[in-house]
This record gives sequence, C-alpha cells and structure tokens, in this order.
Amino acid sequence: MAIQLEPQRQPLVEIDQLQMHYPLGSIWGSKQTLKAVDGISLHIRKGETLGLVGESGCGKSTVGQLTARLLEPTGGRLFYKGEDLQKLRSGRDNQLRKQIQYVFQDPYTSMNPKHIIAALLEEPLRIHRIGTRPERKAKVRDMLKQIGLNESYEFRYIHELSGGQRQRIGIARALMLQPEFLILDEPVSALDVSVQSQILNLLKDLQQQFSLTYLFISHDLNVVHYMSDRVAVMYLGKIVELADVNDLYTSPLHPYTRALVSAIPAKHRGQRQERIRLQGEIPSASATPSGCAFHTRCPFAVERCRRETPTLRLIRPGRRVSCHLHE
Ligand SMILES: Nc1ncnc2c1ncn2[C@@H]1O[C@H](COP(=O)(O)OP(=O)(O)OP(=O)(O)O)[C@@H](O)[C@H]1O
Repeated sequence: MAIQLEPQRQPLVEIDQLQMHYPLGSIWGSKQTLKAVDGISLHIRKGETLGLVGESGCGKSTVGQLTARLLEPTGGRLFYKGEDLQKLRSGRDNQLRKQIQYVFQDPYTSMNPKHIIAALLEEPLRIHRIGTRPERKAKVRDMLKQIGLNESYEFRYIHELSGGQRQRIGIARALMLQPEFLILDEPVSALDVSVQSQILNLLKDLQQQFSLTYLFISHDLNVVHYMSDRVAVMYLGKIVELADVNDLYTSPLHPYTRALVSAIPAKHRGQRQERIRLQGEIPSASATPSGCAFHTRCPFAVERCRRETPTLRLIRPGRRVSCHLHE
C-alpha cells in the first residue's frame, strides 16, 4: 500500500514501507534478524532538504544507501518521480542512477588514492561515456571552481588535502553527472566546527544554483536544524516523528524527539522545554523491545507501550508522530 500523501506537490522521492532485515543465524533453533530499517515510509519533495536524525545505529545510513540503491532492500518500494525503481528497464535505470548521487562522510574511503583529483572527478563522466576528453577536462575545471578550489588542485592526490577540501571533492564528484537528488550521509561529521559551516554553506549555495534536493543524514541536531526544511527522527529502524523543522525544534511531540531537542543549546529549542535525560543505551536492532521500541527508555511509558506497536500517524498537516500518548 502506497503512503497516504498530504495534498501537496508530487514528491521527487517516495519511500514506501522500506525494509532492510539482515539474517543473523539461529540461536537455540530460533532464527535471529537484525532490523536495520523496519518499514519506513517517507516522501521528499523537489528542492527541499529532508533531515534524517537519530542516534548511532538507528539505521540512518541504511536508509540513505537503500534510497541511493547502493543496497537492495529486503522489502518495500522506492519511487522516483512516480517511477518504481525496482521495475525499470536497464536504459532508464542507468539514466535515473545518474540523477541520484551519494556523498559519504569521508570521501577518502570511497575514492582511489592513486588517482589525481582530475581523474577522480572525470571518472563518472568516463564511466557514463559523457563528452570528449577536452570537454570532460573543461567540466572538471569548471566543477573545481564551483566548489571553491582553484585549478592547481587538479594534479593533487586526495590524501594531500585537508578534511574540508576532501569533502569539497566528494561533493564535486557527486555533482559531475548533474544529478537532481543528493544523499548526504554525515557530510560534515568528521570536520572541525569552523570548516563544517563552510561546507554547509557551500551545500546550500549549490542547492540553489543547481536546484538540488537533499536527504541530509546526521546525528547532529544543530546541523540538521541549519540545513533542513523538514526533519524525520529515527529510532531503531523506524521513523518516530516527522515535522517541519521549526515545529520539530520548538514543539517536539515524541518523547524521544523531546529528549534529543532538550539536550541542545537553548537558542534552537523552545525556551520552556525542560531537559529530558534518556536512561541507558539504544537497544540492539537485533533485539528490539516489544510494543513501542522506545518504551524501555521512555520516561512517560505506560503499560500499553509495552504491548502495542504505535504507527506513524498524521496528527495535523505536515506533522506525523508514532506514539500512543498522541493518539
Ligand atoms: N551489512 C550489515 N550486516 C548486518 N548488520 C548491519 C549491516 N549494516 C548495518 N548493520 C546494522 O544495522 C543497524 C543500522 O546501521 P546504520 O549504519 O544504518 O546506522 P546509523 O544510524 O547510520 O549509525 P551510524 O551513524 O553509527 O552509522 C546497526 O545495528 C548496524 O550494526
């Protein structure tokens, strides 16, 4: 069943009940499964930035990789401009793969350290047989300019660059095929705070210039606040809250979101929210608690939360929450 959309623009990306379950073998004859992503439905509108936030291990990167089709889901469907990505013919599939690009936390791990920057940036064009050699070279030079590096960087190696410069190259490489949609997976988490803001501003400028749509993945609520139009909060493989960025930060509804927001500096959150301290660690995705998976850490849990799994319900336009306290 497709997600019930609110009466708004046709989404660029539609994620419908997406699932990534990893089999873990058996213990005492019972099959164990790790539910990295457990039935997520989301849509992303053209030109917006959807922030995806949550603690380490909650499944954010897996959602990103599934959306970029770097991973094959174990369930659910993915639509791009209304087309079911699992049903494409190979020519169309190839076209759409160019439209969707992924930016990793550290591009160093995803690029060949033996190649100079010019070759790294030219590679996507070569693979897709785009342009003549001189045209590709001109495009590389132009792209370096767009991301704020001069021509001398063409002949350097990725290991010679600072963290911020490396991430500029990661972004440039993702943009070489003129995509419409970028999945940014913790793009500034490895950088110093001063460099973080330069990269975030670059991403905002590029979004304007090239009419890009972003799925912005981060565990850092400040960064997500700065970048996003809407924010989805993840906990143990599920979305627990989805809202416009200002609503989410000024009046978070889900107790998990409230705890996350209450831990950030006052200027980004409603002034009257008291600090909610979460007890314990996030449970393992291979042993998710019964009922609401957050009940083991929720200060407001009642008996029903231990038994019944809540669904992500639309409670008012633009606002969804998965919590029995908000039914
Ligand atoms: N190939 C795999 N096989 C088994 N389990 C996996 C695999 N990849 C990820 N996982 C597990 O899936 C869960 C979600 O991982 P994921 O990397 O998506 O989380 P995350 O929220 O992005 O966290 P982080 O920011 O730490 O990467 C984790 O429990 C992780 O250990």
